[in-house]
Amino acid sequence: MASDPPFEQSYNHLFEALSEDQKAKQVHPETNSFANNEIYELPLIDLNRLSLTKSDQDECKREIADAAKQLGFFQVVNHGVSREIITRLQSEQAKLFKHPFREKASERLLDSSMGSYHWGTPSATFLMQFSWSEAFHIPLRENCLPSSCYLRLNRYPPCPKSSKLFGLVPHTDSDFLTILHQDLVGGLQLVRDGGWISVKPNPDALIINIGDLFQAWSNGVYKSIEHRVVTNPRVERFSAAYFLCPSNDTIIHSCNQPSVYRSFSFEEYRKQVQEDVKSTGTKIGLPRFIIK
Ligand SMILES: C=C1C[C@]23C[C@@]1(O)CC[C@H]2[C@@]12CC[C@H](O)[C@@](C)(C(=O)O1)[C@H]2[C@@H]3C(=O)O
Ligand SMILES: O=C(O)CCC(=O)C(=O)O
Ligand SMILES: [Fe+2]
Repeated sequence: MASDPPFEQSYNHLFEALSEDQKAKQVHPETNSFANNEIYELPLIDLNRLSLTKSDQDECKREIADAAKQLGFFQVVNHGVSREIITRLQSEQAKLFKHPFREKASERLLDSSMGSYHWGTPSATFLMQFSWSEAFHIPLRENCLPSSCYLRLNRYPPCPKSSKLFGLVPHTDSDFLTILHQDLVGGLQLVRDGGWISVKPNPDALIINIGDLFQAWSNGVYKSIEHRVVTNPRVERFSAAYFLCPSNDTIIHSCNQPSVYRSFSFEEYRKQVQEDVKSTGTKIGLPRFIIK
């Protein structure tokens, strides 16, 4: 049965290459998987301590800063978003993605002021640049003027094709920071000590990761770490990511000297990322802005 979205039909040129490659190398789809990594529990930070004594607050802040410097990722509990809200978001998200592909891809389901629909990777020229997923970007400008924050609702359909495909290709986030909730399926991986580790899901926690703008702003102290999502052959997966972004004209300066990165506006940064993705299939990101 064809997948929804119709990845194989629309990206036929990429998938033909996969079957040829598998034939040539006699690779079974389940071998060489990305999924057999160490399962790692992110540093867990109880935000409740921010409302306790000064020493509790200081300890909590220190833990956040340490995790942001070393790993670029941590998870928080007692964050103030109730279980009920998260469950409602998950059920609305599942309902939205259940619409047939032709409705999701048409302008009618969400008009453009309410968000945009993305699926696969139009710029991919080979399979390693392809993401087996679909997403809605919901702008949150009304509530967060004048920023360009948005919510990205991700769905990763089961991928019977090959465990060598990504649900979402390796990338860093282009924002200040991202707040992510993932369901229990698992599949998020990040780079630690030069290798990939899998993040253990915790339904009560929100995952926070440092984005590129925070890394530039902190002059490289807080780390925007490369992460990816691996596919699952049988189970669909959902996640929701909130991207904390400034207004387009905000200039990002390093907080001290000598600065590693030249100053740039958020608009310039986003345009450069999009241009690179379009022309090379891959995001280059901050290395483009290093002062030589
Ligand atoms: C193909 C790509 C688009 C993207 C950068 C990437 O190389 C891989 C991930 C994509 C993503 C996902 C989260 C954010 O929406 C985003 C802005 C980011 O930082 O990484 C997008 C990138 C994009 O749409 O330009
Ligand atoms: O689905 C996930 O766990 C991660 C999603 C992500 O990295 C993104 O949307 O930028
Ligand atoms: Fe991301």
